[in-house]
Order: sequence, then C-alpha cells, then structure tokens
Amino acid sequence: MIEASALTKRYGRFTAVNAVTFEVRPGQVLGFLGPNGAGKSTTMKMIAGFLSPTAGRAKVCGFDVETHPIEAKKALGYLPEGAPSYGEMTVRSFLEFIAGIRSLTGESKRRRLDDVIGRLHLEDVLQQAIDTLSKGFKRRVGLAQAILHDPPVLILDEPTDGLDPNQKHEVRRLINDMAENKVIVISTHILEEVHAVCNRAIVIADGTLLADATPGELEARSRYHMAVSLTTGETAKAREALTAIPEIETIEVDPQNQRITAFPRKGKQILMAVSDVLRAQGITVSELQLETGRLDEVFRSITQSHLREAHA
Ligand SMILES: Nc1ncnc2c1ncn2[C@@H]1O[C@H](COP(=O)(O)OP(=O)(O)OP(=O)(O)O)[C@@H](O)[C@H]1O
Repeated sequence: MIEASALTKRYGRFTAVNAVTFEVRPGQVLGFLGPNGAGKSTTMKMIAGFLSPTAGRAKVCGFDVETHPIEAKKALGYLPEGAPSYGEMTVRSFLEFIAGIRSLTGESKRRRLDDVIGRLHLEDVLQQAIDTLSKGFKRRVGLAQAILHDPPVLILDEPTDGLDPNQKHEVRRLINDMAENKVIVISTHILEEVHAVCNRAIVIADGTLLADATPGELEARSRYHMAVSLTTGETAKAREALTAIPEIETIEVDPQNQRITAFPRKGKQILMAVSDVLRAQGITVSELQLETGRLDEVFRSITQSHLREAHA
C-alpha cells in the first residue's frame, strides 16, 4: 500500500507539489495524469525515496520512506523518467548488478533474471551497452530493473514513453498481468493508456490534486457522456429530423467529417429516440454510437479551469 499525506515539495518560493494526499491499495492501478510540469514526477520521486519532501510524508507498505528507507525501498520497484543510469554497462551486467543490490542469489536470481528478460524481450540485446540501445529498449531495461525483485509496489514514470505501438501493447499487458495483487502507480500523457491499464486516475496541475476517480467516473463528467454520435450520407436531413426529439438539447456537426453528435438534456436517454426517428425518416446511417464520455475533454476542462482560476 502507498500512503501519501500532504506531500509537498518546494524549490525556493516555487511549490512543485502542494499538499498532495492519497492512498493506493493492492489491486489498484493508479494513473497519474497532468499537464507538463504538473508535479507528477516530483510526487513519484518523493514516494520512491529519491527526493525528500519539504513537508508531509509518504509510506510504502507501512514504512515511512524518510525514516525507514531500506524497508520501503525493498517493497518498491521504481522506473524513473528517461534512461537507466550506468549506460556503459551491458544489459546483462546491469541486470546482474541490480539483482545483487536486491540481494538475489543462486536459483532465485537466475529465475528472476530469466523471467524479466523474457517478459521484456531483452534476449537479443543482453550483450549490448545500454547507451547504444534505442529509446524503446532503454525503457524496457528500466522496466526490467523495476520488476526484477517482484516487489509488491511499483511506481512507473511514463512506462510506455518511447515504445512503438506493439511494445506499448506488450507493456500494458505486462502491467495488467501484474496488477491483481500489486499496488501500481503510473504516470502518463496518453489518455488511452488510462483506459487500457488503470482502474483509478488522479489528475494534478500546478502541484495540486484536482480529481481522484475511476476512469468511468471521470468520463461521466464529460459533456459527451450519454451523447449519441452518428455518420450518414444525409447529414442535413438527419440533423433536421433530430431537432424533433425534445430530450435533445443541442446538435453539433463535426466540420471535418460531418459526424453528427446529439447531446441530451440533463439526465435524459436519447439513443432509442434517435434510432427510431432516423428509421422513421428512412435515413441510413453507417455508424451510430452511444458515447461514454471523452477523457481528453474532461482532462482539458479540469486542468484548464484550475489554471484559469489559479492565474486569475
Ligand atoms: N530541481 C528543481 N528545481 C526547481 N524546479 C524544479 C526542479 N525539479 C522540478 N522542478 C519543477 O517542478 C515542476 C514539476 O515538475 P515535474 O517534473 O514533477 O512535472 P511533471 O508533471 O512530471 O511534468 P512532465 O509531464 O513534463 O514530465 C516543474 O515546474 C519543474 O520545472
């Protein structure tokens, strides 16, 4: 379990992280979302014990990161941003070195090394110096060192940064496979990643926690939640037909692709009515979709309204 209590980091008069409080329990994969410079990496570094908080505290599996750093770090795997240090080492010697630091020996060391090398497909680069690897491979080596001792808590700072789409998919699957009995925190800019791996999301901006909810709850805040979108060759006729439905508040047409979106009045369901009206008018649609909500729009509205208020 991770407990962050009023975690704060100040650099001079600048507050990078402002009294952030949250808990993460086993089975939770928490996505850390926020614009550039929001304080995501700084918060993760404080929980991982790589940076001392100015105020507040973090605990990992009950151990205060500041007062019991060894116990806390034992329970934790941390993938920092960027590439692993020790770039002159080969991948194999780096992982052996980390295994030593993690006190792995003998059969269990061999098993753990084989496991992470296999999971992250590092077989072909084991003898290569880390500095000479592509960005994606460097990221995979970083992930391998984070999970090598099979810790109960994982903190992964942008784990899929620099990976190609296949590798992104693989790493998301790896996180899903590990999620059941671990505590996992990931930071990401990729909102589809929140859907793919997270069952909870925290939004921060300017070092301040602005939202803490499931991805579904966040989507439900979107103006697109329960809206109906459709594509047809008869846009004008369909739009006109939809104006007859009293439960629809507004209708928008995307100028790029002519896709129509009908927004319901608060609390109203419109899918059946839309479908009935189109059928009655003989309008053929190539696609009709009930929207769950758009995370990117919610993210923008939460962070931008905060920034507007903060700088007003
Ligand atoms: N050592 C430092 N001295 C002064 N300011 C710093 C220092 N480290 C970070 N900051 C500032 O703290 C703020 C938060 O940085 P942080 O790296 O945590 O953001 P982030 O949310 O991870 O951003 P990104 O998504 O761009 O990685 C930024 O404004 C950054 O410039």
